[in-house]
Amino acid sequence: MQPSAVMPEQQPLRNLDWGKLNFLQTTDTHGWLGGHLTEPSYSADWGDYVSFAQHMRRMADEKGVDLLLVDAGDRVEGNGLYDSSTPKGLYLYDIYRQQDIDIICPGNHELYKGYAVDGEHDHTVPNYQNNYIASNVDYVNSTTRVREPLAPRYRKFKTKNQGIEVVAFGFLFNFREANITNSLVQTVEDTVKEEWFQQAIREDPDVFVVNGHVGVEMSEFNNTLYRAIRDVNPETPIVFLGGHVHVRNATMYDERAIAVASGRYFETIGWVSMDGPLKREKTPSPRPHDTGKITFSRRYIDTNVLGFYHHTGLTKETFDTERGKNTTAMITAAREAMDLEEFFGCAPQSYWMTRYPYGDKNNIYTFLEQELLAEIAVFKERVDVPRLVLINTGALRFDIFEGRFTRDSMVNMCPFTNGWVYIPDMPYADAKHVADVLLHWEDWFPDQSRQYLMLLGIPTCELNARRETFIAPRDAMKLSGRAAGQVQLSGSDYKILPGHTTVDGMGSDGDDTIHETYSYYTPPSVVTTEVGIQERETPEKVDFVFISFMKKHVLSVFKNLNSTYGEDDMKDYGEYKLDGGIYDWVRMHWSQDC
Ligand SMILES: O=c1ccn([C@@H]2O[C@H](COP(=O)(O)O)[C@@H](O)[C@H]2O)c(=O)[nH]1
Repeated sequence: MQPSAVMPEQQPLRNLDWGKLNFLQTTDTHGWLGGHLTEPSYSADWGDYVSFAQHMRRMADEKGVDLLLVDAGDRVEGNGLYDSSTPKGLYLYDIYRQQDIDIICPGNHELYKGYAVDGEHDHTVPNYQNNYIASNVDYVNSTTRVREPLAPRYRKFKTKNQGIEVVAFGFLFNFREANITNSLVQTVEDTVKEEWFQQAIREDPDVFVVNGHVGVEMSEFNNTLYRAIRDVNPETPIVFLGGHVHVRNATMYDERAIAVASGRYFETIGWVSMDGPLKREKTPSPRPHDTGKITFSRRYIDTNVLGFYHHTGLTKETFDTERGKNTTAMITAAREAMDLEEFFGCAPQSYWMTRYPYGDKNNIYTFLEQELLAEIAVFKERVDVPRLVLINTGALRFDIFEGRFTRDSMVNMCPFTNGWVYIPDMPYADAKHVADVLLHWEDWFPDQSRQYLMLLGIPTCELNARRETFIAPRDAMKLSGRAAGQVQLSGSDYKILPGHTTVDGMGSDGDDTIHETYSYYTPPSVVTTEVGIQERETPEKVDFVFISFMKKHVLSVFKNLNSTYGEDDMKDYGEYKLDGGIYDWVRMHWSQDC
């Protein structure tokens, strides 16, 4: 743990079921390798995970079974440990590589910026050599424009103890709208037609492992890849290890195919185990599968040291390994070098992405709309022109906690450096119309709505994945005026604290830690604010200002509405960047100490 991280509290835990083949999975860590310093349930760091994995590998050896470590991408963007260095990732790649990972692939965040693609190509791919798999992502050399696979397309290997033959892939969902030009993503549909893939699915392994930056309910996994593999291999067990959607989720595609994804931001380490007749005899050829039952199990391990001690049977005194401790020290040194605890201001209250409804004063998007937007989208030359400002809610990616707001909190909340663009002197009614279409896309274009939003990524995908409101019993009690607090299990020292309470396609027993649930409210896809516009006297023309990330979405609305507006009408709205604007706002409004 990092020196300033809070200690976890003892909470009731479910055990891990071991099988012949077991996996520890991370995904969407987004740079959070220092852990969640102020959240006890997730306060372990990457060094603790290194120690944990070393012990788990030893335990696997002692049991004579196998353990594979897998990561499904989006390792960058979203935490100071990556974003606050120049160049970005200066410390992250070395810290990351301290963990031995057997199967690793890229996510979309590795492909938004040219330097991030180069970071993969120059650091992560060589750090993991043949374990890095890029089944449908190419690297394009910026100077020569030569295109080559970012890494090998697939990997065939035998596990250490059981000798199970594995064919492993590493896919990225069909992310083609926003990747930068030194990367190239081929659709999964086109990739499965390629000769190398057709050969790979005929390698006749004991198990297929499809690692992918793909949600377990996305068609790239549950339709295209599942069908392609299953059609040729009716009996072979398949393990899909996904990500991208930032939620804990698991489902069985059939009795011999499981799909699991393990959340976001290093809050979760996924555990998947499979047991039964996995390994087949060497002869005859073709080797028939023992069609005996394969059992699967999944757990979502909260990233804290008390859980790690429990699952390894160790204690504070016996848990840390040399390598784990060194990794923790590397993180501490990097955090200090980047001054991630630098005080920017004092947040007077917490602001939540989903725990309070949009419109409530505790909701971060209400805060964005009512407090921030008018002051962070400013262009001195046009300051007197009334403006309608629009931003996608995906721009804010983490809650703000009451109290010290540091360099770290800033990047956690918003790592994006996008600027603002505008269409000058646009008819007010037209600007309102575009905003309305982006907000209610589903009503305007019902045929293409959900998929469209998902593909273009207006909100983050976790906000798109879960649409229904859920009011937690504790909040319901508060609403009805009754008192509520932490639940004490009778006769034990355990408290039930708020945290992840997952219901997935396999039931409600996936979380290793038994938590009290949070309320959940889906935010809108965009928020807008009007500056210099009176409700009773609306101007004929306004500046329509929006975050540059939304350019393609706005263009798409124009196209759908057969509007004559196009890219040539969009101009830079000053030089303010999103992150810099928020920084200045915090300095100005939250300057008091705490
Ligand atoms: O410049 C950017 C890049 C991304 N976003 C938002 O982030 C999500 C993608 O992040 P995931 O972690 O893959 O969900 C994208 O959909 C946008 O909402 C952004 O706002 N600006």
